[in-house]
Amino acid sequence: MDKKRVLLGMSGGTDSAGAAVLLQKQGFEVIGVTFRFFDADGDTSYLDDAVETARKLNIRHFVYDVREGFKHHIVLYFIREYMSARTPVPCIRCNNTFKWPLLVKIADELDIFYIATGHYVQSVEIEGKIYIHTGTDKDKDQSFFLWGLGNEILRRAIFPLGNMYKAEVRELVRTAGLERISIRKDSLGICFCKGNYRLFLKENVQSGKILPGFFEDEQGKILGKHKGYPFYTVGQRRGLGLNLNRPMYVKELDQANNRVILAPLQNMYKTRIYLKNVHYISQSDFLDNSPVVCKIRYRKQQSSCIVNLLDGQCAIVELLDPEHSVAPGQAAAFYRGEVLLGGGIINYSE
Ligand SMILES: Nc1ncnc2c1ncn2[C@@H]1O[C@H](COP(=O)(O)OP(=O)(O)OP(=O)(O)O)[C@@H](O)[C@H]1O
Repeated sequence: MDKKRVLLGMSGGTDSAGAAVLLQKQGFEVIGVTFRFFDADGDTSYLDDAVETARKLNIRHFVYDVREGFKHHIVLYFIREYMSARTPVPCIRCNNTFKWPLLVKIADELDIFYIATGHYVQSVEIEGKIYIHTGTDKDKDQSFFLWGLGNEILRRAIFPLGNMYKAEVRELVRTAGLERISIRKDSLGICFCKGNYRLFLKENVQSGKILPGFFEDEQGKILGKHKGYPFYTVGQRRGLGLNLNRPMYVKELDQANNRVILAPLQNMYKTRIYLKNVHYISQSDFLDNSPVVCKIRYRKQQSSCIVNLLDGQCAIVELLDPEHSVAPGQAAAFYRGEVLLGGGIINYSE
């Protein structure tokens, strides 16, 4: 395979444009691919932006229409999870099981070894294995989303923005002659469901499948009416539409009986999390039972924990400090310092 060429995922945004500029400065021949995942509100301007970026930088570029695959693998999963009373993280599923595997497939077809993205992460080699390391710009760090990537991919991955700050990337893109791309807004949230996921569910779930029901407390006392369990998330406090004289949180979604159970914060804490779809770089990181950091939210949360790996890609996480709002369907990612060790999907907690 040719090691001088690199396949770059180009979203049409600032970050992948910055990655392209840096890779060219490093002497790579960049070949760009843009996946047509989903045209939010019919907007295809991201494709035009990617084409314009590639043309300005003299990059061979093509668009790959994967809308059908994305719909089946990501969008329907997202809906299915909410309908199963779980709270999905579609970006994790997309990165680890869709976007990166697609990049690998295309790179292989083109006989290209290296694959790059504009993710704000770094990679490090530790005892012969490649791990993801958090990005230098902690506000932009995206390691939480990439715990499912294995060494066969990480050995080929280049993350040009890993040691950069966003402001530097914008400047780099601007000086490369891409003024408009350099000031593009950061993409926020889920690409196919901007803003309110409840609206998305309303529009995409057959009518009659989401029905009103009752909020109850832990003793089964009815506290009010809800609009349908998929519209609520474990840990949610706001937007319940109730007038209670104390703060109450969604503790549990009971799909079978269409009940939403509410509880005060002090009853929301869990010390044990059961994970499925577990992936890690090296089993030895977990074998000595030494504490590692567990993140169950993208931002502003970390706890110490001990991870017990089980067969069948499962694990039990013992939290050393109890954590509230542990939502089934969400992810847990493990770190030692700034190094990402692995992660899994939360099945349930106690
Ligand atoms: N539609 C796409 N086609 C190809 N690669 C993509 C696409 N969307 C994202 N990527 C790749 O994944 C990286 C991270 O994607 P994410 O959606 O988090 O973008 P971002 O941080 O907003 O980056 P950008 O500013 O490039 O849009 C991008 O920098 C790009 O390399």
